[in-house]
Amino acid sequence: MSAPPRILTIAGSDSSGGAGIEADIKVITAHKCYAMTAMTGLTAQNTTGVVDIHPIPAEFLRKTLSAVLEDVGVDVVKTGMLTSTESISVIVETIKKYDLKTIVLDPVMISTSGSVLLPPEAISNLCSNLIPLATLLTPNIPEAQHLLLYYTNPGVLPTAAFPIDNINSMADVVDLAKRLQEKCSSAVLVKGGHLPFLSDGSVARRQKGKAFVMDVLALSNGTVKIFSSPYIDSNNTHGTGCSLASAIACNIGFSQPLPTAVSNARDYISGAIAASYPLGKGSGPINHVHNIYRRPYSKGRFFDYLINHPRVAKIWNDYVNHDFVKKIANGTLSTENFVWYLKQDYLFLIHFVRAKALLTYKGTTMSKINECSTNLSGAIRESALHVRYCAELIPGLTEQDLESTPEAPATTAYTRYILDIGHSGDIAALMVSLISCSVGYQVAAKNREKEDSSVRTSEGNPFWKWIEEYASDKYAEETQVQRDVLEKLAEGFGVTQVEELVEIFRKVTEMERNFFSAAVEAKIP
Ligand SMILES: Cc1ncc(COP(=O)(O)O)c(N)n1
Repeated sequence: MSAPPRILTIAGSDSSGGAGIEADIKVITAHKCYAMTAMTGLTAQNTTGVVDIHPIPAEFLRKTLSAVLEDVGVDVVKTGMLTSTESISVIVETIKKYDLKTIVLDPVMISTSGSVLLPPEAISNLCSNLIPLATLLTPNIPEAQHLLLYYTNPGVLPTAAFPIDNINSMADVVDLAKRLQEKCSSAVLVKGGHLPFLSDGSVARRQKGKAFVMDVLALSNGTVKIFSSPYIDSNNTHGTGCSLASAIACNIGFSQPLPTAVSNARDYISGAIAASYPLGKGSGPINHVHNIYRRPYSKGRFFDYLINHPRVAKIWNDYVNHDFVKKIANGTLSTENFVWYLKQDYLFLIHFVRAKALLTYKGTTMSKINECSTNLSGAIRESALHVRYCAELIPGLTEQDLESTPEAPATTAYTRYILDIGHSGDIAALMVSLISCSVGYQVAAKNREKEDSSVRTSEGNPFWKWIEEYASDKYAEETQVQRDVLEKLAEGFGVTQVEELVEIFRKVTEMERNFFSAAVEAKIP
């Protein structure tokens, strides 16, 4: 088993377990990453407030950081409560010494319960030396305003949480994020949890009818992404900021692009608030581990869960936007390579259809057999199309010629894997091993139809028919049947089973991508 992403949280301990280091370890573990800690301070704290803070001496923090970095190493750093200006200096020196590149910085200043967690005199060190090293800064609206004030007016030290009365619209939040981003150079995510909006887009403040929460991500290339989600009315929001930053750090550790990492982390947090339970007399904790004992997707969203999974998303994206398909769509693929692909895909389809026949066999009710056989006939129709195609491109080529083509290693590996799953796994495993191909082709063709529609058959692109076939309504109907059957099955999956299915889906998607790569790279004598 290979090591998961290594996440180091540099933060304070929260004795009540909802925020700080305790929350971070739970979130990181629930994301299946490896959690390490460097404590900046201990808090005597519960859901009603912080009783006292016991700072850890900065020199001890230095030793903790070196101990971890000299041995285990770190993929992503997340910082939370930093306690003192000396701690910040130690962190800055450590980041430079060990050349740490990926840092999610949650600028914790004041707890939800109103306690000062970073002394005002440390803000200058934070802004001048640590924030410029961060990949992403995740302030809430008051923190963003504090920081912006420092950058525009370094002499003024804020002493209390800002009233956020001066934010009157979504445009004001976007403006705040953009202005802070310009000052501090790292990407900035301004979190709008403190200021939900009504459905007409006006600020809700204390009124009832809070409809949605908006977060704004301002990237260092000047673009802005807005995320919005339904407002969840809950008292259990203690530690939400710490947990969001940790979840983003994990998602980055899985190589997700920043906007995807943020979007997935927001979904995780919404789920954690929704699944929280009453604890303590004040603002209770979110449910940090909701995703490990509940099915991590809602009804009808299993396929979406698969393609957005941290271990899958990049591979899926490479596959459905592969150069091979782009070259088919713009007509720049050589005929030789297209024929190479058609021949190999024909061989692939033989085994693919065999696997679908096995799927039909595994259907133990008449209606399942019927559904499975519908897509069996679809796959047979698809292979007939390959024969016609090949004959058009190489006059005289017969089905026997196709069948006697030697199998390329990418074809053998892929078909062998699917048949193995078919023989050893259950109906769900086999369906998952087949669906990346079916739906992936549809998404890939649709993507190109949208973007590259200028070069069509009529303009001399002999491959455009391939795009048309897989972007057609008929093909969409067939894939929809498969998706519906899978979604129905997914309502009964166990949590461990889901993990196994993700791994199967990841593997077949990788093989599909490699198959396309082999088709582009094939050197035909
Ligand atoms: C150790 C520690 N770190 C961070 C927070 C902020 O979390 P919140 O704003 O939810 O109180 C906290 N209360 N305690």
